[in-house]
Amino acid sequence: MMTKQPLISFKNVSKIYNNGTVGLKKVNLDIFQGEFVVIVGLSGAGKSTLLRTINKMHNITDGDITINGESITPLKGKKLCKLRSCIGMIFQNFNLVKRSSVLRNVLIGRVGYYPTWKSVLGIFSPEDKKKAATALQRVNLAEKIYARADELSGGQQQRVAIARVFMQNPKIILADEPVASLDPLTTNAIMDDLKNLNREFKMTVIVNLHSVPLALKYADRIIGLRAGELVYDKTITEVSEQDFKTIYQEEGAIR
Ligand SMILES: Nc1ncnc2c1ncn2[C@@H]1O[C@H](COP(=O)(O)OP(=O)(O)OP(=O)(O)O)[C@@H](O)[C@H]1O
Repeated sequence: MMTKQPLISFKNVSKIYNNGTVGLKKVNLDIFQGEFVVIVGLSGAGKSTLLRTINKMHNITDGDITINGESITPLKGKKLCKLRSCIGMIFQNFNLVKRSSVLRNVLIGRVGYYPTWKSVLGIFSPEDKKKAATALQRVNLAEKIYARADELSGGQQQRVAIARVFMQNPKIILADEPVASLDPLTTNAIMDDLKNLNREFKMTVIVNLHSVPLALKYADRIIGLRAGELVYDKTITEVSEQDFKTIYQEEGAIR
């Protein structure tokens, strides 16, 4: 039988920051297309670091990461841009252009599809404007299309960020604590939006979360990090709540 090729593969990946802090320690991990993976772990365990090595916002110091079998480690310039155009990112602080309209923020998702001069001048096609309106409908924000981004609540801003990622049409979505600052109702709306992109369009989603109940509710697979090491990796059907004690044990604590 042929084995499926992973979409993203970490091979013995370590990341040591310039100041000597260990971000990741010999991580081996395969992620497959269409998975909804949640990464959990204590603060400082390396969750953001792991996520950000996938689009090379952070460079690794040892090992290799491949996407579709191809090493991303040497990518630079145009090839790096191409990699980044197929990876969407959702941040805890939303990362919108605050003084721009919601529409313009969503259109930014299309920038990778335009020649640089057009995107610098902000020239977008009528088709893309229509698509942006549809993207905003998906996240229930159609009526805010002309509002300024900084007039929106946190939850609404995160939904704009999701509409922007939808416009980008990426293969992979990295979400770095997307709901950390949101109330429970908004949290579920944002997580549902991510799950819908995963289910409808088979986008591979990797999310860092602090909440175990949320991880249990949304993940297909849960990965746990502790002090830069991968200490847990189970599909949702194998997970038991007892497991989380291992992940959340402080380093050096008595086992
Ligand atoms: N730019 C940096 N320079 C030096 N050390 C860093 C840098 N970024 C992160 N670290 C360190 O690397 C380790 C892993 O950090 P990381 O942000 O990946 O953890 P995390 O699990 O995402 O934490 P949190 O849940 O608090 O966001 C921590 O010890 C952190 O202090």
